[in-house]
Amino acid sequence: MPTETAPSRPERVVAAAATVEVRGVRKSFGKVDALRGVSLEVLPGQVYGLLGPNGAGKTTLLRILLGLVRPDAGSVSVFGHQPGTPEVLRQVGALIETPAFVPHLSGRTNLQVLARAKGLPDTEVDRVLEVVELRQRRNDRFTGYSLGMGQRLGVAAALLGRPKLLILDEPTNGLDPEGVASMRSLVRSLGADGTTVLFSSHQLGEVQQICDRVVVIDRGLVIADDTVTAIRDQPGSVALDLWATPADQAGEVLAAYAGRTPTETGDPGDRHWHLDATPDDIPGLVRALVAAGIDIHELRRERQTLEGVFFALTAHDDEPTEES
Ligand SMILES: Nc1ncnc2c1ncn2[C@@H]1O[C@H](COP(=O)(O)OP(=O)(O)OP(=O)(O)O)[C@@H](O)[C@H]1O
Repeated sequence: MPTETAPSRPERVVAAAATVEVRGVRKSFGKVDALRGVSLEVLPGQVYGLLGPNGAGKTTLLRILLGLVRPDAGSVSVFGHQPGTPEVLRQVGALIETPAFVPHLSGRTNLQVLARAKGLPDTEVDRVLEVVELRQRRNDRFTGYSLGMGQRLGVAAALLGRPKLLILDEPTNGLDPEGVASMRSLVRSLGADGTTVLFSSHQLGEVQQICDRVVVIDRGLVIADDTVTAIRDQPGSVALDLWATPADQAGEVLAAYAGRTPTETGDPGDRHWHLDATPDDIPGLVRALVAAGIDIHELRRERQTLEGVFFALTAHDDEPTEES
């Protein structure tokens, strides 16, 4: 997986300005190694997606960043300080798992209780209710809120005091498509306003649409850390189908160029070649075919979704089969 930094973000700037810096973090719970040496950096203003299958270690990492869990090894800094210290907590808002609110109180009153505990005025409550688009329903009892509204109220609570860093653990979990879309536009607008957002998700389509950068974590290890585009464009991320004549010779050119044998596919009357490649392979492949005097009748490319790449990255050979 390429880990190159985008040209607009030179490495030395990354190192100097990271909002969150995690280096070699390990954490075990008894015999379970939840994190096995995780390193990552979150830059100011980025919307950063933390992806991984169940049990990958995402929540553990977020809890460590909030100072709720202590790592066994490695170092963590948030705004240049130890997690959980007052300097950090002042600048961080978080929604970890299902938010706890008093059911018979209104959304607004629930937030007022939290705001007053932080010494914040009621105007701040009204501001965050506006941000999460709950102003119209602010006086309804929490018990009457939908799951999506409850999650948005949780984000509103996390936004009290204008934190510079927002940490959200699976904010779209359990939401219907409308709730997911609403949470997506909320996270996107927060990112556009300059808030740094780190959120974990199983909703890969959502991550694809709103994140600047994605970390894929699996079995306690980071297996990819890059922009969404770079992760999607890794080897094998586009499927090519080529109709060309003479077909045998076209297959030989493809094999020579790609360094692996393409798959012959289709009915006898519709014979063509299939090859997994990267988008950057395509111009060179076409040039090689033309230089060899091959007639190209059709070349189709299908780009993998982030979801497809994610499953390819996190597939395990030792996973139990249905028979086992
Ligand atoms: N307090 C704990 N005690 C014991 N084991 C724990 C504890 N917290 C996490 N684990 C274990 O550590 C591993 C990582 O869990 P974690 O909750 O961080 O994963 P996750 O990626 O957030 O998963 P999910 O998407 O299912 O929430 C799992 O095997 C989990 O059972």
